[in-house]
Amino acid sequence: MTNALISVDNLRVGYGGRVVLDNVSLDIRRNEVLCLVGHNGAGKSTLLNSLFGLVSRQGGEISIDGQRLNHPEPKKMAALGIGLVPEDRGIFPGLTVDEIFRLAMWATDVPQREQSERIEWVMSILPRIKTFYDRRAGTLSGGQQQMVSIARALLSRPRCLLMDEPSIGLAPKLFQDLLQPIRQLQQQLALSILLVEQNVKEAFKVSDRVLVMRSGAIIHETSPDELADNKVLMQFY
Ligand SMILES: Nc1ncnc2c1ncn2[C@@H]1O[C@H](COP(=O)(O)OP(=O)(O)OP(=O)(O)O)[C@@H](O)[C@H]1O
Repeated sequence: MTNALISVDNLRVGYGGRVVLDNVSLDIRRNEVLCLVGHNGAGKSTLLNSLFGLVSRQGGEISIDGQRLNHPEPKKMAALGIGLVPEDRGIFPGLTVDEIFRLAMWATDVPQREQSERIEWVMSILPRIKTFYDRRAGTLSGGQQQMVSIARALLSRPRCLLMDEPSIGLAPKLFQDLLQPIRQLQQQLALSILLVEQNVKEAFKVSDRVLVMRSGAIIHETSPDELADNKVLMQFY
């Protein structure tokens, strides 16, 4: 059996007439952190969003557990075990953490009787959320909001998290403090994570493999060690 949880073959995605991803192929393996790096506008967010069914593809295949998906769309992807932590965190500032969690479970058809148990499970993984659980998201710090966004993705009990630039808006120290628990969580739950990150130095510390994207194509696959030298990394940008 292949170790790929998600396989992408010759994916083609565009906006209007403009092609943004052209013939992109990759595997996200079970139980790994796969870091995706590349210049601004390379197409990283577009790839994550198309994997979650938010952007439709013009060609190519996406498979999970070797099964081709005909029409990936967010509810189906959540049911298949894929969670998205979007770039803007995607949380409504006027809602409390509890309301954000309930809304997410309603949107992904988690039965009412299971909801409290799922929230308790997520709180056992990210216990700091208890200290601001009844607050409106707009009053939380960037780090707290990021934690809520990750927790919300976990509510669907994913096997794979797609994380889009979790460092955005966070002080470097705060981002470092967030990454280690993410790595622990990944190992504890044997999750796969596709991590898009500009703060490569920190991201590489928690990654198993790296893909470099340039202008809508994957141009290199390597280990984080190879790209630890900034001069080597810059060759690919
Ligand atoms: N909704 C959209 N409509 C039209 N064009 C878009 C849309 N979203 C992204 N693009 C364009 O697609 C290209 C790839 O953008 P994308 O956000 O996927 O890149 P990225 O690698 O994630 O960049 P960044 O690191 O800046 O987030 C860019 O040229 C961008 O302007």
